[in-house]
Amino acid sequence: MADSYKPIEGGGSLLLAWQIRNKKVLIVGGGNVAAQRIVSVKIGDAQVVVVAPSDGLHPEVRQHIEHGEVTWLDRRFQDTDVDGGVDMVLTALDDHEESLRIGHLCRQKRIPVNVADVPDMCDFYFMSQHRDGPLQIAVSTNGRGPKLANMIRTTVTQALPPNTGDMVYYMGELRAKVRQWEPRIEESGKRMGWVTKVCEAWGLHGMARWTEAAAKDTTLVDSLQPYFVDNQIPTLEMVLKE
Ligand SMILES: C[C@@]1(CC(=O)O)C2=NC(=C\c3[nH]c(c(CCC(=O)O)c3CC(=O)O)Cc3[nH]c(c(CC(=O)O)c3CCC(=O)O)/C=C3\N/C(=C\2)[C@@H](CCC(=O)O)[C@]3(C)CC(=O)O)/[C@H]1CCC(=O)O
Ligand SMILES: NC(=O)c1ccc[n+]([C@@H]2O[C@H](COP(=O)([O-])OP(=O)(O)OC[C@H]3O[C@@H](n4cnc5c(N)ncnc54)[C@H](O)[C@@H]3O)[C@@H](O)[C@H]2O)c1
Repeated sequence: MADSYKPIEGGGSLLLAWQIRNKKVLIVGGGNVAAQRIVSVKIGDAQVVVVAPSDGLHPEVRQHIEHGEVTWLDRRFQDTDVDGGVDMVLTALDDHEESLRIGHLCRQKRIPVNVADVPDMCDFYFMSQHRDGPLQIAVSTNGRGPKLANMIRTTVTQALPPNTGDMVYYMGELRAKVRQWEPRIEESGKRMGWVTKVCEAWGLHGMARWTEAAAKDTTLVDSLQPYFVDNQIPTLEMVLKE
């Protein structure tokens, strides 16, 4: 009998939105790349320790230290820095041998590590990112072309309506209301079916118009309740009262 499902092709990466809140992240180095890494992990509300001597500290890294956004150890890396429950290590050093050594140490201790510029030593890669409120778009070329990842990401994001981040925000509001309107776990199918059909009926550009209106009229989300209760999909015109 022929196989029913397509064989899985390997060679890719596992793509996830890692929930890193309050996790301990150690960043080794305090230069330009460290400055970018700090932004990436602090957006996820991680607890960050930076170990780097004061000479060679990038002004942006210095500012994060001064604002108390990261803890700073003013010295070179010591092996014990990865002890005490560190969840992730990011190296951003201008010393290749030391980067490799730290990478191996983390592997030995089974701590996920990214070694800047040494893909073979990375347990995970960073991706080209676009953020707009709760919307997060990331592009990976699996290490084959970081600049190309940047260009693909720019092209993708330019194709979106300008208020897509707000749209995601209001979709979250609507989904929270829907769970209030029908809290029963066993009605999850009704909730999911209705939300999906509304999205499909209005399309991305319709959702953008609804978002614009919802930002001005705080009753708009609640006005969808009767349609949900009756399991009806209103047209955008009905909802916007045009
Ligand atoms: C996404 C982004 C995040 C970030 O790191 O901030 C990122 N690189 C970015 C930019 C960038 N990096 C480099 C250039 C110069 C042009 C070019 O080479 O294309 C540019 C372009 C620029 O600066 O505009 C040089 C470079 N990068 C790596 C090597 C080592 C090697 O390839 O061996 C070399 C030296 C190569 C050499 O010596 O020739 C390796 C990695 N870089 C990755 C991520 C991972 C794979 C991601 C993927 O491909 O999907 C990986 C594997 C590991 C990692 O670092 O996690 C960020 C996008 C910024 C944005 O979106 O604006
Ligand atoms: N993946 C990427 O996207 C990407 C992009 C640019 C550069 N890089 C690579 O990342 C690395 C870092 O680049 P950068 O521009 O941030 O360099 P940088 O020279 O600005 O910073 C290096 C930092 O490491 C610190 N340092 C050196 N030895 C140390 C040690 N033993 N312990 C603690 N800190 C130490 C220095 O004091 C300095 O703060 C380089 O290898 C560079 O080629 C990667």
